[in-house]
Amino acid sequence: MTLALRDCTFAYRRRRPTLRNFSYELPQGLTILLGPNGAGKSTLLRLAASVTHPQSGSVTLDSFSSRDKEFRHHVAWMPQNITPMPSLTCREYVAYVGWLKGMTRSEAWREARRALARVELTEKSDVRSSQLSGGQLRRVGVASALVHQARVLLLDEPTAGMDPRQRRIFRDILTSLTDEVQVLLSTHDVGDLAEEADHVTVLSDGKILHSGTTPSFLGLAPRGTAPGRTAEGAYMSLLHHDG
Ligand SMILES: Nc1ncnc2c1ncn2[C@@H]1O[C@H](COP(=O)(O)OP(=O)(O)OP(=O)(O)O)[C@@H](O)[C@H]1O
Repeated sequence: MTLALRDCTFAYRRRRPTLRNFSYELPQGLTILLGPNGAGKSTLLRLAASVTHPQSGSVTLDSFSSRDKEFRHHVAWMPQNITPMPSLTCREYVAYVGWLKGMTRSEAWREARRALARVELTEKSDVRSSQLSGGQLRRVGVASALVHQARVLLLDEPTAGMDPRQRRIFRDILTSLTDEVQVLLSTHDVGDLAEEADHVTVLSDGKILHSGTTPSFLGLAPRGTAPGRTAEGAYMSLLHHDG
């Protein structure tokens, strides 16, 4: 399936447009979305998720417009901050999201178990979501995205604040998912996921500075960049050339 933004202009109320005549086609596999604070990453993810709509232009998934109900069945979004629902266990939480997405109660309950297994949280199924760590709660967020078998996952800074072990688990989960789903993930950890990603998109001031395969991105690092700092070198070089 192809998720595409075409000629989109979007402005928050009474502000200059955050995105202007913006076009983007999400590549297959895992794409990481980089960019400085305020670049427009969350705005792009929100438009792609149909959480909000552009004032002009279109957002489509194959033949579905982001204004169609079906669109949301195929596209899942995880915001930067996930609010736990204190009275619900993890399985209830994930099943509830499935039910909101139109599944029957029994289907949602069954699929919640499968989705929690995918994010390696089976043992937390009966634990209240309010008792999880921030990293575990984000994995519940991913399970909620997987419960209705979305084809596209849009994740806004899912690894922020995770310790190295949680981050490792999360990276492994993501790479295991990309056979079935396309993932677009925003992050400030430039080096963290670059090597696992298939594609890298860099946004600055609402414009795409670079979008291409990971090797093409890493190839932008200046000569002599220290080993292990290639992704950071490539990113800094792009921003430097942008002024
Ligand atoms: N609700 C809002 N109302 C008004 N302006 C907003 C709102 N949300 C974002 N903006 C503005 O839109 C621009 C893009 O913000 P956005 O959150 O998309 O950037 P970002 O790349 O995700 O930033 P960060 O890395 O800090 O999360 C910024 O100038 C921001 O101030």
